[in-house]
Amino acid sequence: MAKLYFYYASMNAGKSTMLLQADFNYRERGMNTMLFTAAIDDRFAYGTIASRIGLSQPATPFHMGTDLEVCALERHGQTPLACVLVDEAQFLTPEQVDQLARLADRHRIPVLCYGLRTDFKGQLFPGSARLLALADALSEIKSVCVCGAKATMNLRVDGQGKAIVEGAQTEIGGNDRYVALCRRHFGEALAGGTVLEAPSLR
Ligand SMILES: Nc1ncnc2c1ncn2[C@@H]1O[C@H](COP(=O)(O)OP(=O)(O)O)[C@@H](O)[C@H]1O
Ligand SMILES: Cc1cn([C@H]2C[C@H](O)[C@@H](COP(=O)(O)O)O2)c(=O)[nH]c1=O
Ligand SMILES: [Zn+2]
Repeated sequence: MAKLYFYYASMNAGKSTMLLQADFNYRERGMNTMLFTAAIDDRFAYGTIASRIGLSQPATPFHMGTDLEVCALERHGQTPLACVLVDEAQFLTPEQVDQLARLADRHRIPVLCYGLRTDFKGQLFPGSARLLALADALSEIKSVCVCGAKATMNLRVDGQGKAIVEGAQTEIGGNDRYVALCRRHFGEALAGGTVLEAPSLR
């Protein structure tokens, strides 16, 4: 029985790294995989999944109108797929999550999704909400706040590191635009407090 998996975390937690490790494990054993990533998130390059630690792989970009079930089945018809892996899963529409669930249920292809749960306001992304509702397995990838507590929230900041509390849910960016924090420090930052300074590794 194939399953739908949702690996969720704050930003900069290792989600893309873990996706690329899982993909490698299948491919080094001669099994075919299909990778998807959000077309909108082209921080590294369009149609590429890249980790901050330097790993990367080509991936099929998905837009809001992409039918992931049809895409995957076309590839499956050419080279039988052992697994489908989706990065930036927070950008899936709920309907696309249903398409992925059908891949597992009707076509017995395991689907592994990696993404954020919540946005810069602490609100669920619609695709993430659907994954939390439907996934057979939910796994949290841990990361830490500057205070050492588990980081679960994602603060959007401006060029001076000041919290941004209003804006569009989707705004592509990396460590320059977002800071992963524990709930306490996220709440303090949104309330106007300063963000604790993290020792820079750069
Ligand atoms: N030079 C490095 N050596 C080891 N780990 C690193 C290095 N640079 C970044 N990382 C770690 O890699 C993780 C980010 O990986 P990434 O897959 O890009 O995360 P995500 O996809 O969740 O944003 C972070 O936990 C970060 O601490
Ligand atoms: C919190 C938040 C994030 N995003 C964007 C910013 C990045 O492009 C991705 C997540 O990147 P990751 O390094 O793979 O975790 O999501 C956004 O658009 N809106 C938000 O509120
Ligand atoms: Zn904290």
